[in-house]
Amino acid sequence: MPKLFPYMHVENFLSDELSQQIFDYAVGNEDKYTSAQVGKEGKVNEKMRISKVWRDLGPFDAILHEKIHAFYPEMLKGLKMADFKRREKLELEIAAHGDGAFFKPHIDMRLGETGDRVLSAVYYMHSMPKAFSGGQLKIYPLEIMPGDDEPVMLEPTHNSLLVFQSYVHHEVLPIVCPGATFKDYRFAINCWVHKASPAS
Ligand SMILES: O=C(O)CCC(=O)C(=O)O
Ligand SMILES: [Fe+2]
Repeated sequence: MPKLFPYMHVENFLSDELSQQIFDYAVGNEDKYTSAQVGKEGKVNEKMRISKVWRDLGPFDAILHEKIHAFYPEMLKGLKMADFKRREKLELEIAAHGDGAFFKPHIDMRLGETGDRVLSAVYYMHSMPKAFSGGQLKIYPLEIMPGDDEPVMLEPTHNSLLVFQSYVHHEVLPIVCPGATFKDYRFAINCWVHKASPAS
């Protein structure tokens, strides 16, 4: 566990049945995904990020809200955070990474763009046996002082949930699965927890 950036990686986050249903939903709608965009202008930038994304969780939207809401106390404890005023609604996105896909080092909150994100919870799914290699999530230390911290590399194991604070520097390492069909891609559901806006 890095000293500066606590993270939490929980295996078997959902029941086997539910994880299979969500996986089938993500795999069965290949035609709905579009190329992921990055930055203020929301442009595709293949130097920065290659993946396919879809923002409609359908019947699983409410279920994921319930599961993540129920998990808050444990999440805050794991991240050593005090509670904060949250927006009820999560920002949800399914991302599918095929052969050669990646997301270069970045943070998930930038002022004026995605600055209201506080927590990044990523729920991973893949076919069994796993058909890709690579695709680890690498968390970088801030390195204000040399030797402060070490990067960590996390495997996106099926039915696991990774949680970290959205200001933490992280990267999706390139996925390798030449010739793979969509069902064998690396799937993740990004669940961003936003802080409540001052008016609410
Ligand atoms: O898929 C992952 O492991 C993380 C994805 C990510 O960093 C993002 O979409 O901002
Ligand atoms: Fe990210």
